[in-house]
Amino acid sequence: MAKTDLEVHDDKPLTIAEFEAIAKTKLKQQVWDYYVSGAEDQISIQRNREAFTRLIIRPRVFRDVTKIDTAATLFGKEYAFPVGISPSAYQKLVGGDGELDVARAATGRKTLMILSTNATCSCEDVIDAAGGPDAHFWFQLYVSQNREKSARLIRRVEAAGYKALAVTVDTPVLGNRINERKTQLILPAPLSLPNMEDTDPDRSKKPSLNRELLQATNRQEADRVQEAARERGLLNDPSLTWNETIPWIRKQTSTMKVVVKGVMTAEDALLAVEGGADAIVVSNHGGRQLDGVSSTVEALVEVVDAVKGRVPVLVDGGITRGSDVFKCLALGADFCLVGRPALWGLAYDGRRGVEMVLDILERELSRTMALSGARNLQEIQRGMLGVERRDGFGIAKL
Ligand SMILES: Cc1cc2nc3c(=O)[nH]c(=O)nc-3n(C[C@H](O)[C@H](O)[C@H](O)COP(=O)(O)O)c2cc1C
Ligand SMILES: CC(C)CC(=O)C(=O)O
Repeated sequence: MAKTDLEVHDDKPLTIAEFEAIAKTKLKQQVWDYYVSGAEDQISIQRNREAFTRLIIRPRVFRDVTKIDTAATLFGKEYAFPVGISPSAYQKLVGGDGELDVARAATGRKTLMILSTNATCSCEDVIDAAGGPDAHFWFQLYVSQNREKSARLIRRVEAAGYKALAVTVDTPVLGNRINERKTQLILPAPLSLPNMEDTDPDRSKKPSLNRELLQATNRQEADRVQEAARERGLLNDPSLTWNETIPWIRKQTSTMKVVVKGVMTAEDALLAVEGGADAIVVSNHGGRQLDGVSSTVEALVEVVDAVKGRVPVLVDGGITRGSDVFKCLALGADFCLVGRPALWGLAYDGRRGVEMVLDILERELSRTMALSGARNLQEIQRGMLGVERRDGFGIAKL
């Protein structure tokens, strides 16, 4: 049907929710299920989103907001705005060149990308796509039961030019993902995981041992899979501890910062700082690990208060609006990350789609800042937020 003069909107998605709706129509059911799902009853996924709606912005006005500066610095590197991309596995399943397109988009928009251990592109190719080590990307590390293998991977990503290791601490075993158990994810043949050493030539035809373990319906089966995996060093090591693991990782690298991803309590945040972590990512793994935990913005408050500025605090989970980013920063986060929104952009149109998603978040954040009277990130203060009073009427300041 021909467009009328009044129809100026050219059907480009304008919100992250619209990108998600389009991704749902483009992705195969099994892939969609894998990306969108969380664990068990998906309460924490829902909570991640709902918590943002409970936070109410208290805007300041008449503050000369002609110029809005969204620049954010992490480990001495300035990024154009405080929204980077969380690590997520198997991005070639989503579309385009997978991780390469995400890397190009992150560099194009001058922001941070964290590459998953379970990437479908090699860590070297991703840095090349990003234009070299100036990109200041981080690598997400799952520590394997075979430490020599993890040590080799750390040396490899350091040589490739990654600036930090984001060690995921919330996945000693996989969460109970019902969708994945019903429709198992098997990486189709040409795809592989080039950052993981696996000697099994038929690997791509089988579910991963992580996933076989998830399928085990009784203890004997689980023990059998665990034993097979231990021999090949293919599972995340469930024996990691604060005392042992960070010092061990530190010994393997002389240049990379060590970031812990997946902290949800003040207690663990303190252990992370005392144990020498260089930054913390407050994350519940997008609700895919332990269901029933709080939203990440709720956890952010206690983590920020415990850390007291000693190391940067990042947060991810349920961020789909620039105003969500504003709320995280007001609560004291230094930087935000998005997981699924980047994947919806990738499904929409490869690199361009991811850039569009980042642009939406940047524009929405800038506009929220202007409308709230914050000219730069330092001016976004906790006092700009409130919550609805439960014991009366009005807004309680945070
Ligand atoms: C499909 C998918 C795969 C993921 N894979 C990884 C991974 O390999 N390593 C990791 O640390 N986190 C992984 N995550 C968690 C993300 O890094 C991030 O914490 C989460 O997606 C943030 O929530 P959001 O998707 O609501 O933005 C994955 C998340 C999704 C949705
Ligand atoms: C291979 C998986 C452990 C990747 C992951 O973290 C996830 O699916 O959430």
